[in-house]
Amino acid sequence: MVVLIDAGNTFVKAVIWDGKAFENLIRIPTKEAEQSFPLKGKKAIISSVVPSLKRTFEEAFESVTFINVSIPLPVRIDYKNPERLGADRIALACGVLDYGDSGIVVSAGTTVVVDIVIEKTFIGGIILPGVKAIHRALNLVTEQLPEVEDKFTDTFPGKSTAECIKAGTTLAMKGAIKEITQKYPELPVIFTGGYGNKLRESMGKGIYDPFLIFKGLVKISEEK
Ligand SMILES: Nc1ncnc2c1ncn2[C@@H]1O[C@H](COP(=O)(O)OP(=O)(O)O)[C@@H](O)[C@H]1O
Ligand SMILES: CC(C)(COP(=O)(O)O)[C@@H](O)C(=O)NCCC(=O)O
Repeated sequence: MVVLIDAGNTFVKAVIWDGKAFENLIRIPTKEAEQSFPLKGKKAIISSVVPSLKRTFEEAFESVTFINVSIPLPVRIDYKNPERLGADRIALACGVLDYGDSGIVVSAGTTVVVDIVIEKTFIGGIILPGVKAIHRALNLVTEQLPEVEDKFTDTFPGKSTAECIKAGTTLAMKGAIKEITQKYPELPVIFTGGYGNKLRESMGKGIYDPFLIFKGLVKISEEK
């Protein structure tokens, strides 16, 4: 039995992998995980983009594997500074292999990452601010824009300040995703992350897979 962990900038997600299925998904705010991490055990495989949590994980488990480009991976990484590539992006690219040798990942959480995997090679992608980051930034750089609620909505045209901000955020994301997916019409597009499902629904096509990153962690563990 292995604990698989996805430590993102907003939430730490964890599941237990018994070799067949993912069980007991838990979600803890990243800020709280450092104070008290509820899981303990023998072995954990961890994708973390939060280096400050390293010790927390090392204390909670007897053996920990942190995903990075120096361990054997089932995908090749074509990135200028591979060691700087987020562990989540590595694991998600490996998760794509569940759908074939190629695919597009849309991970919608703190940030929106759209990454491309072609014939088992991660070839790069984009990083956009997520909903909350856009809303907060607009509030910070203006005098009149309020910080609107952290919700992904699909209302157009906006008829109030809040609606205009939300519509702008949504359309910016959808436009970027459309632009990229149009370049690779033959590839499956897999949505994941906090509002991956909402974004997929709004796009009207693609697959939603909340376990994509955990599937990637399993694939990496099989590679060793
Ligand atoms: N319906 C939603 N609309 C907008 N944001 C959402 C929604 N559901 C979740 N989120 C946001 O998704 C983010 C968390 O997603 P997650 O994939 O766990 O992020 P990370 O992996 O970066 O920690 C948070 O900012 C949360 O508020
Ligand atoms: C892009 C990210 C911030 C995404 O983090 P998330 O939104 O999933 O919390 C993370 O993958 C990261 O810190 N990457 C390092 C830089 C890079 O991938 O090039």
